[in-house]
Amino acid sequence: MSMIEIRNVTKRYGPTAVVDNVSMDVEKGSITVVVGTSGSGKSTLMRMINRLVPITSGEIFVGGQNIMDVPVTELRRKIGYAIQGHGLFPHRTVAQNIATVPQLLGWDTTKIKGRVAELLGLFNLDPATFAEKYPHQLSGGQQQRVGVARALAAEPELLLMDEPFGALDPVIRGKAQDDLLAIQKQFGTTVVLVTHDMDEAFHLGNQIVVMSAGKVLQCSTPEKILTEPTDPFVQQLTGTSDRALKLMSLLPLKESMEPAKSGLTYALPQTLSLRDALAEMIWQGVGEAAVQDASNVPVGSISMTRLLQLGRKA
Ligand SMILES: Nc1ncnc2c1ncn2[C@@H]1O[C@H](COP(=O)(O)OP(=O)(O)OP(=O)(O)O)[C@@H](O)[C@H]1O
Repeated sequence: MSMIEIRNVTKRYGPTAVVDNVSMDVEKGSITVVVGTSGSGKSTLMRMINRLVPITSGEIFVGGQNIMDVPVTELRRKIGYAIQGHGLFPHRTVAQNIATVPQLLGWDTTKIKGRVAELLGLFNLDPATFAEKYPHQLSGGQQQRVGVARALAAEPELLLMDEPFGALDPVIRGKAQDDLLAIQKQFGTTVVLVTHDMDEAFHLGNQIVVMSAGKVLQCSTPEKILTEPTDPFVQQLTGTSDRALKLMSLLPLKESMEPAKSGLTYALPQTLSLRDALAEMIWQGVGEAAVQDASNVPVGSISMTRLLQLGRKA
């Protein structure tokens, strides 16, 4: 089922179409990542969904409703929005920042308190330490997490994120991405995220949208973007040097393993991606390994030969 339907949407500034006749769907409960060069129209496309930018022509439906039929304040309260630089209110505490939309929606104090504590917990920010702090007393990474927590506070079904992790260093960024994945899974939130970082796109996206000069060049699964790029620009953007490894990072070992065998001395957990399995086997110097479930019971096996086949262009 589609959470968002974008139909022939165009945004013009003067004579220039910065978003040019774009149509696409976003499945409920999925993560769609929008990538493309600077100025290609990514942010504009996303901001039309919550009406921060008015559409010139075309239609957008959220949850089956034309966004023009919903009062703008109601629409924005239903849609979480997180941006680079987090946009926290400097004179409000962390708890007050997170509580912004629930308060506007008139939630009672106990429910708001509970939700703030729950979100701080989910983002590994101890409420006793952080709830009463002001944004300037937090690190950049902590502020970023509060920004995402605030966007999630009213349990929006849809979360729009514009370069939400852009300002973070690589380690904190990886952590923030994993937090987002865990939370998205737990709440089944639909996410649309704009990024410049292709690794982030492949790590997070169920669907990747590649934009150039206002047009969508390709909108498909990460696997298809890698193996069946429909445009030379898409191929260039995904990078050709490590595409075998990128593809393998998308494929779960569990789904590609061979039957279990006896006599294998080395074992890998079935939760690994093929890329991580390959890396482990190279590191350990083994040509074949058992695959185990969480209770260390062998459920399959994987060989170097099989890995080489799986990473090959179809
Ligand atoms: N208010 C505006 N008036 C005129 N032109 C605008 C306005 N807002 C954006 N643009 C232009 O529209 C184009 C698309 O901008 P947009 O911010 O959507 O690109 P983007 O792909 O998100 O870029 P970036 O990755 O650099 O953030 C750009 O050329 C930008 O200069």
